[in-house]
Amino acid sequence: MKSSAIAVTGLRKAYGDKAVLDGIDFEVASGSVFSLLGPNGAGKTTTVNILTTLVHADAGTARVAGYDVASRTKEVRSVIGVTGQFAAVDDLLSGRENLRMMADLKRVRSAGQVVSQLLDRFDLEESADKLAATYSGGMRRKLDLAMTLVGKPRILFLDEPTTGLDPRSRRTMWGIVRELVAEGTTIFLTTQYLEEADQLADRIAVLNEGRLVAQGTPEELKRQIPGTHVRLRFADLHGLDAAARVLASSTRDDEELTLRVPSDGASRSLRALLDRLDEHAIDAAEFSVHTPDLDDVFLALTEHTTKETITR
Ligand SMILES: Nc1ncnc2c1ncn2[C@@H]1O[C@H](COP(=O)(O)OP(=O)(O)OP(=O)(O)O)[C@@H](O)[C@H]1O
Repeated sequence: MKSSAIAVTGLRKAYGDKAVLDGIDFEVASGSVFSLLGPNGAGKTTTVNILTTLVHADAGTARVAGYDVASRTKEVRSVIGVTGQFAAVDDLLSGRENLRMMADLKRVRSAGQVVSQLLDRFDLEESADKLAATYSGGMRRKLDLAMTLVGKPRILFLDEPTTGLDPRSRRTMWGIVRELVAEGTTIFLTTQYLEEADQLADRIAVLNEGRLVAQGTPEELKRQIPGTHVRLRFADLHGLDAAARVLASSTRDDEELTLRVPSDGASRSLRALLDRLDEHAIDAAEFSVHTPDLDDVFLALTEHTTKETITR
């Protein structure tokens, strides 16, 4: 098993009498992407702020790269990069100057070379000498992330890194995130886009009303909520009839010649289903497993809050 880049136990934080984090626990393996999801106001940014040493927790422990965030602030800061809602980009400097400033701040050796490499990697050379104020949203995000990468942090916190980006720029960002992970960087990602978490995250945790209401791989989360089913298509009505008799809890569609069978999608239950069909010498022309997407998972797990937010 990979070592933990981030380990959080019993973390609590209240503002006034409002418990924002009500005892949360999770671990993030080194070199993986962990995504924290939750409705607006769930406490995602508060969690990032605690892990990046900007805010103190009221109780519990959090370790980043093995360092306690409360007592080893300096060490934690030396191994992390933070990007997103608190953009560090200075509008009155060019892209190159912004990067150079960061390289000087972090006392990076061969700063000029590091800056050129980052401009090249993020496809920013053409606009490198224009003021950041003239950059599009996508270019700013890229510059922000490039600035975070100066000094090669091992653990990156990306707080809603693609908010407001068009689909192409979002995909470019995803590509960069994947490259960073392939190089061994650990990524802690908060996002409003469930598809983004689905695409990038090895593990996802869903925060709701101060607690983590679910954790797992995207596939595990999708399997947890009702709606996963197996779809069988038959060559003719005869096959459909026979299968419907054997699989009592299924729903049939005579026009499509399909049968929908509730299932958790796990290999054991799929095998049992196929065995039953075999026992009765029933052949399905098509067999597919349908899982709900992360939107379904999110809505199911945060139903109360989401409804409140919508009707507020
Ligand atoms: N400094 C603060 N003082 C008082 N309340 C705060 C403070 N910071 C955050 N909160 C409250 O804590 C709750 C969680 O906020 P947080 O920003 O962590 O949520 P979030 O999940 O990141 O939300 P969003 O998706 O909207 O960014 C909110 O109710 C917010 O109003």
